[in-house]
Amino acid sequence: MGLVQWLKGQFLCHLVICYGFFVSGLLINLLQICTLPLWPINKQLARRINCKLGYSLTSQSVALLEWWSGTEITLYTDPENYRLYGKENAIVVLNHNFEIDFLCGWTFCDRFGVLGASKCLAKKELSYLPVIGWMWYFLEMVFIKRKWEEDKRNFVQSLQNLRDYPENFWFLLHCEGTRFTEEKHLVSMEVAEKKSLPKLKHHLLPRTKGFWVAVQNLRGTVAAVYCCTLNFRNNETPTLLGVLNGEKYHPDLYVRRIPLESIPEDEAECSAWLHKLYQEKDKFQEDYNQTGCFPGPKVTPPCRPWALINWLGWTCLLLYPLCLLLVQLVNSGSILSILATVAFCAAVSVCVRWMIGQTEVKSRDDLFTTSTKCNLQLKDFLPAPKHHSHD
Ligand SMILES: CCCCC/C=C\C/C=C\CCCCCCCC(=O)SCCNC(=O)CCNC(=O)[C@H](O)C(C)(C)COP(=O)(O)OP(=O)(O)OC[C@H]1O[C@@H](n2cnc3c(N)ncnc32)[C@H](O)[C@@H]1OP(=O)(O)O
Ligand SMILES: CCCCCCCCCCCCCCCCCC(=O)OC[C@@H](O)COP(=O)(O)O
Repeated sequence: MGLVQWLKGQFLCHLVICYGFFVSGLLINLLQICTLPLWPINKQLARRINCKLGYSLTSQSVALLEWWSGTEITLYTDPENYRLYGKENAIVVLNHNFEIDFLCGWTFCDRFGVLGASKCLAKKELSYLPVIGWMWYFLEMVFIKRKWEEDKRNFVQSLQNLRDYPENFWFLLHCEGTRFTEEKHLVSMEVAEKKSLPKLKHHLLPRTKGFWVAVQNLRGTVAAVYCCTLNFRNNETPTLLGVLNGEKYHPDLYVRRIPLESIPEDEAECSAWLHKLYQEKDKFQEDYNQTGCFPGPKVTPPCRPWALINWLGWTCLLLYPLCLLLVQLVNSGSILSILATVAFCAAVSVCVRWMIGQTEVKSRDDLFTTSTKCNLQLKDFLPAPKHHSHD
């Protein structure tokens, strides 16, 4: 292991990264609060400023993935459609299997210049996450409690608000509604069986209402649905902690562009359409396991320097006062001040570790013990062994 790789694994480096992320995040949140008086006067300007502020925070984690861990996403897509990415609004439908799927999504957004404005249909609990959740509030992210009767008014209103959004945005929808685990898969395939739907091997059964409501309310605003299928080579199970440790992963992303006009307006037909889409996505995953690639030509969208410049800027800005403070502390010899500083660093690291914990998926072993609740057999759905190894 080289010196640089060794350094990337050191707790002190992680502490500096987390300190930069957390403190810059709090400052960004503060600046976002300062935009509040602007909303009634010039809403579009307030939204644009918040997009830039959002970019300044979110892109730090993109820089971590691209520059710190060296992870490069390979994109499989039609070159004709590629020209449109970033130049139109879109609903993104993405499989929800990996702990860093949101990070790969953000990287993809950054490559096409829509990172600051990108949105997601997210569970309400995420809005309480320090720094990130508070930032999302100002970016008009759509949050749901997953109780339809309570959600529907706010959900529709939040989507309607996006109709005059001043920047191009992608709206991410994980139709499966939760991360893929073996146990959830078994339960979900029981539902598929009851509904006489074909069983999926690599996806949970999609929940259709959210998709239908999003499509109906964003007609005329959004040009297309981007059907995205993400997978990692060599059976990698990427984690955010791995990224922080500088581990390099190999994600492959297959994107198909589907014009919104081609999606049925009627709820039942739209649901059937989405189920069919997931059957196709399942086939792509299966083929990927067999052949090691998705259909279509490969493209690597050019990496932009802004995420790195922003990250280095924040790091320098925040490390300078920290170093001054540490020197002063040592010189002062005050035990109380030193203890207070250590306590602050510990609090930052615990808080960020807790946030990282929110991205983690329950381990397979835990789930094997509970899967006996289901009538279906686990082996019926387990992915076929992968025969191919890649770069
Ligand atoms: C690569 C490019 C990326 C671009 C990235 C762009 C932007 C990035 C920006 C930010 C990134 C941040 C990332 C944050 C990630 C956040 C992830 C989440 O929080 S996921 C959780 C929240 N999201 C969802 O839940 C969305 C999916 N769910 C829905 O849409 C639902 O429809 C709903 C709106 C929540 C409503 O659900 P509800 O159950 O009330 O209604 P449904 O009609 O959908 O379902 C009822 C129906 O389902 C049947 N059922 C029961 N059990 C199951 C089961 N286990 N699986 C499937 N179906 C089930 C039930 O029988 C009902 O059927 P019926 O109606 O016939 O009786
Ligand atoms: C420089 C950068 C340093 C970065 C270090 C800190 C980064 C902290 C990142 C916080 C990331 C917040 C994004 C969380 C997205 C997690 C996805 C998620 O939580 O999905 C939930 C769904 O599945 C539903 O879950 P269930 O309730 O069904 O189970």
